[in-house]
Amino acid sequence: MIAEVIVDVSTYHVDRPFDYQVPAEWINVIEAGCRVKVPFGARNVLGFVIGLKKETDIPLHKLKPITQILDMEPVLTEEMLQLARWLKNHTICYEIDALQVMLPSALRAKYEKIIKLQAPQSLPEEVQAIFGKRQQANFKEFERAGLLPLLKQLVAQESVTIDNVVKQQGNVKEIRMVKITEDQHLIEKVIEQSSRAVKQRLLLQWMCQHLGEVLSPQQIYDETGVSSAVLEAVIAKGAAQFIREEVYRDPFTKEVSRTHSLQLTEEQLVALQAITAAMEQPKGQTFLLHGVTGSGKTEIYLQSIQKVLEEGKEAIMLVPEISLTPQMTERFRSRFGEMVAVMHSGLSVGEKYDEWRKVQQGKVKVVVGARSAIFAPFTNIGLIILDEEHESTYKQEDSPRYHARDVAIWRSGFYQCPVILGSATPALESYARAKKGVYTLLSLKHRALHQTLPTVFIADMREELRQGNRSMFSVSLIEAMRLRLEKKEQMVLFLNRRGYSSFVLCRDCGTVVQCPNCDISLTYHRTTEKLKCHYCGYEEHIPQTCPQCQSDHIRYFGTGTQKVEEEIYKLFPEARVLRMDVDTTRHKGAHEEILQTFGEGQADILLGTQMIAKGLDFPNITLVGVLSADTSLHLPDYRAAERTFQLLTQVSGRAGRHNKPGEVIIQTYTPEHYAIELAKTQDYEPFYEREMFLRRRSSYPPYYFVALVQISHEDVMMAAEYAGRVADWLRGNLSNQAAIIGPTTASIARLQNRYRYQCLIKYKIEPNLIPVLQRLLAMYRAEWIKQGILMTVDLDPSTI
Ligand SMILES: Nc1ncnc2c1ncn2[C@@H]1O[C@H](COP(=O)(O)OP(=O)(O)OP(=O)(O)O)[C@@H](O)[C@H]1O
Ligand SMILES: [Zn+2]
Ligand SMILES: [Zn+2]
Repeated sequence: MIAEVIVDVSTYHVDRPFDYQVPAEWINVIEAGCRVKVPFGARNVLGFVIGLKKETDIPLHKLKPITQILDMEPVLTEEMLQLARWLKNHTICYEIDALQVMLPSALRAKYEKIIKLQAPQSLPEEVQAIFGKRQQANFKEFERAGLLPLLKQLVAQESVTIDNVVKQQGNVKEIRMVKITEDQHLIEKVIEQSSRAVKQRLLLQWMCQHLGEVLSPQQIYDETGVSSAVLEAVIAKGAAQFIREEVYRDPFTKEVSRTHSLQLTEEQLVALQAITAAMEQPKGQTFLLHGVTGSGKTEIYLQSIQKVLEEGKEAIMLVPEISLTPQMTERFRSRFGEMVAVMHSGLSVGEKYDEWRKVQQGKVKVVVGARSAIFAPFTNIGLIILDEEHESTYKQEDSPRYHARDVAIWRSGFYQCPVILGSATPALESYARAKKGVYTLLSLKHRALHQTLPTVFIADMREELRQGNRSMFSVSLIEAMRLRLEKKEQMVLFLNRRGYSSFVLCRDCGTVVQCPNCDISLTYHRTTEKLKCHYCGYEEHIPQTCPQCQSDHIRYFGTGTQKVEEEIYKLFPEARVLRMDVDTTRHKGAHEEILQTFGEGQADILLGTQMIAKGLDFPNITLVGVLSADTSLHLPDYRAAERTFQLLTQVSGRAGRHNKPGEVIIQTYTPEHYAIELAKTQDYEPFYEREMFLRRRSSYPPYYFVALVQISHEDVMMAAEYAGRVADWLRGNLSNQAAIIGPTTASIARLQNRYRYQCLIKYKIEPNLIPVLQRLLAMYRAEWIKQGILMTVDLDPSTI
């Protein structure tokens, strides 16, 4: 029996399955979709069996056997193996990357190269120093010491061997904890016995203050300063014991009450009927559910899923990002109870693995999750939903560079089931497809309870400045806030921070403090009083004087949420403000806590960034303030206007969703921009028409497709040189219908000390595109990579 195996060597320039022999004793054990270990070159690597066959062209004496099986049950189904092949061609990635992305990270093997000592007597001194008394050392230690060439010699002499050890993560569900006894007398007795051991006594006295507590050993070391030997001695005397504690926590932290289907409105009913009709067909049909904010799209999702469950099938519900899942998952769990699994990046590796297992074993029927949940290993899918389908987080920016929408549609074709793309502000591409009839358009033009959409007022901040108002709040916003505080109604203040941050600027010479590794200004962090690079993580203290001219007139500019919070307290000392941004949501469950506090009415103002723009559904919000509408308009991105319009519409939609009418105040320095003007009417169609006109005029999607090839190198000349070769290659091999723009420098010209160039391909029909790009990639993988070039190809770039 021969197995076709995709091996995990994504630096190898050939991407195809390799044949291996299945040892006789495993013939009925190994199946397609199992992970195995196989010899590859001099190494033993991870691989996925993608098929089994009787014969091979490889001569028998060259055929190597599989050395290890990692799964007794396949981790990937036949459908997943097909999907991987499609992803490989559709996004131009390594098949191994496509296979790996479908698995929870717990199953994505991490390697560690371990160097094992074979002949200790023959080692040079510097190598002996690395091993010390150990029998093995990590490859990285050699790498760091610059001893790789020497290592190679040693391997050749067989003084050492290199092994790839797969680091399995995530199946650890228990950790070792220390439980301190509850019995004070016992500790006192032990203290008496330990009269000479000063450190032990110290620890025991500390334990007296912590009777009955369960702590991790590390917490105890940190608190008391004792070593592990001291702790162990004390435990041996019985003052405490080691216990194993379940680390698995149910990602649903609180109980929810059951809800039932609502009586649908006329519009909702029409939409639901179209969807259920498609389920009965059955056929793979994609619906675009375009419904204004608060129109009850979620209720349609819930009732469609209800139908799926009645048919004994399964459903995948995608939401854009973690910030959405608490309120969303609650709505799903209160309808479907234990049938729901959640999958999002806020879960620990182990929790993700547990949720994945529940799906794989058929213990749940519904998955609510972020992008990667599109790969939930169901085998009888009846419906896939993407809520807020226009969100850019549905596109993965690393290989495989897939869009969850495309994967959803592929899977719907496989299972002959409908897909619902839902949004108040669909992506231009989606709406264009719906208009052409590729997708079926379903519209909800009214809010579910027939509330009016909020009234929107545009505050011209230039005018405010002319009137002498230098604060970040317009007069009208201040007035509106005062009114809400008096009436005890709630409000949302939104700070648009996309591509925008607080930076440090010298008022004398105009120098902006930049990252030394990237061509990007450093961001000021007030809590730590540091400057940080958001791209490479570089950090430094705030300079006291200008690094350029030594002037001490150096200060930070820009408006962070902390600054806004301070300003609010200056204006309204009595206001209760909740801030929701990256800083306040770092710890697990923080989103839930903040939203719950706000929902319970314990705060007047929810102040935040992108995180609060979507999904919130609180009855008492009657005012939404957008502090700076324009910051996302001026990005080097053809979608900047679309993104701004979407954001403004979404955030406005948080106001007046229930009985009380809503008001929105949008502050801007460019009130005449169409994305802002049209956000005022909350009307998608006119914006769509306008934007489509501009896209056509400048040959951008959805009229043209774009593909982006990026090149980077530490040496600017090398980067430029190879970017030039890319452009020449593309011009030489693509038809003259395709426009090749570049090479140009990327919008961030240097990142992590690598210079970045790019070529943009615009095309309408280019049947050769994929093969040409694949050949380019093969050239890169075989040759260029050795020159230190990094190249990426993105067939659906979200920024250009
Ligand atoms: N048929 C209905 N009858 C009564 N209330 C409804 C109905 N449908 C939805 N609602 C309520 O109306 C509110 C808005 O609905 P929902 O959150 O589903 O809208 P949405 O379109 O998903 O909103 P958004 O896109 O703005 O997040 C919710 O409080 C929901 O419970
Ligand atoms: Zn200066
Ligand atoms: Zn940097």
